[in-house]
Amino acid sequence: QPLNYRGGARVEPADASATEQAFEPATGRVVATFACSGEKEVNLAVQNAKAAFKIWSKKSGMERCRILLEAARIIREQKDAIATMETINNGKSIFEARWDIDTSWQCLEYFAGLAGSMAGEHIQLPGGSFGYTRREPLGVCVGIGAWNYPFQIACWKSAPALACGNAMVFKPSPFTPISAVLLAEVYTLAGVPPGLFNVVQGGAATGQFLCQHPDVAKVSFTGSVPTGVKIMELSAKGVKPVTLELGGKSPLIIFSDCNMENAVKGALMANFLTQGQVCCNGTRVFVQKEILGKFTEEVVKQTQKIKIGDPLLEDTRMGPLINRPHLERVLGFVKLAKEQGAKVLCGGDLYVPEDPKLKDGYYMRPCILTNCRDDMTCVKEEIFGPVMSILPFDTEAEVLERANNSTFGLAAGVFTRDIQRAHRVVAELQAGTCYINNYNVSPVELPFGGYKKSGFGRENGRVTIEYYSQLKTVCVEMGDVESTF
Ligand SMILES: NC(=O)C1=CN([C@@H]2O[C@H](COP(=O)(O)OP(=O)(O)OC[C@H]3O[C@@H](n4cnc5c(N)ncnc54)[C@H](O)[C@@H]3O)[C@@H](O)[C@H]2O)C=CC1
Ligand SMILES: NCCCC(=O)O
Repeated sequence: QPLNYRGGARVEPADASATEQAFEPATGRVVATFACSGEKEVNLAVQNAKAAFKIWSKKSGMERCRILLEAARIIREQKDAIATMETINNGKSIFEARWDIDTSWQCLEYFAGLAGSMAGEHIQLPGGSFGYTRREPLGVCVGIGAWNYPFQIACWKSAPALACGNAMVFKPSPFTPISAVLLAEVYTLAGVPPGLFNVVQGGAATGQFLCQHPDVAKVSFTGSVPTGVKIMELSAKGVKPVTLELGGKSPLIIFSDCNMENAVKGALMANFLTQGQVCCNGTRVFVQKEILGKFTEEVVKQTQKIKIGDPLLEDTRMGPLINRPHLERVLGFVKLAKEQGAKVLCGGDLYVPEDPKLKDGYYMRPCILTNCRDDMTCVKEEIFGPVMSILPFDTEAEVLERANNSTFGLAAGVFTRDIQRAHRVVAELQAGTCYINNYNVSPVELPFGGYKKSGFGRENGRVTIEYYSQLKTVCVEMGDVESTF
């Protein structure tokens, strides 16, 4: 079936700049061939969104709330089917894909709740005059997504956008074109006006048409830093606000007084979800020297137990990476780490499952590196794969300085039983999201986003309303005009 969605239905694009294939990472099989939308198709999608915006933006918050709640209910009902599709196209285990779908419908429910309570202020002025503010939608918003959380990213962008009364044109990554269209179908079933949520497929060229379009009011982007820079430049030309959710190289600090079992579990959560392809992963694992031996031994033991293989099987916990070039890039990081003096304690090599149908999949064993130094490439650069670097430290002051010595600032984590130290340390960490005694949980109630080169703007949490709306001030005179002239 066509993978573009416009005006409430799947459509073939009106024009195309190129053709792409999407793969099933588990087997290497082609699962979709599609045309990348050209300028004409992007125009049509934006025009459809503009028309739907006129209807949707006039609805009350409660009317929008009911439709978004219905969409959340449909996603819950279709959870297994959507998760299966996500696993086939992305490679993450079905176990994890179901979590992603849960955080997706929860996001719709959360913003549905906020839609009904969006309001301005009333401000009294001298002489009975007054002012008030209205929180108004922006218009047509564009969402551009990465491939690691295809459905969740589409929900994290569209739910607040729609709750605020906007329309959206969404472009998924060309590696994972499928599940955003399922979301579009859910919104239609729930009762949004046709054209409110559209999907255009394609890569950089399609993304550029969207960012440059004069009728687009805002761009929300999830992806790499270099692409984020380009999107900011393009949007700046039209003075469009942008939200940038970019990459990271986050620190996870493990103090010697931690609960060891939780710290080990936390380090695994911080590094190996979605085959390590998570922007906020805590890949620089700083361990206080007193517990370095015990922690390392335990984390290696648990990592070796991770079941790799067919991501559709219930007991698999690590599937394949997204594609062959990315797998080779990640293995290249491991090779370079060894050349620079790191020691591989486990994994870091290709994995070929026994099942013959999986022999062309993109699997590797999760890797733990030790003997790492802060100046090594594996410690400085985002690998976006299942590679953890262990770095010993002595003191709190020392580890804080080293943890903050990065151009990124997406997330950070601390494991300690000392409550005062935990809060003192997170107050000093230069990161948009900090975890104390856990890692990589994503409650939709909490804002998520970066410091430094990891981007700006937030997704989730109440604050996100401010990134998808604008404030109008109305000044009301109750007396006569006092003119200067
Ligand atoms: N902070 C966050 O929430 C997240 C950040 N990321 C980051 O994303 C990266 C991996 O994702 P990728 O998809 O490889 O990133 P990418 O930057 O290559 O692509 C992201 C999206 O941008 C589109 N795109 C590429 N060039 C464009 C251009 N010139 N104009 C408009 N759109 C363009 C792509 O087609 C894709 O849809 C990693 O660096 C990762 O850390 C990934 C997920 C979440
Ligand atoms: N659920 C985690 C979101 C982070 C990411 O999109 O990489």
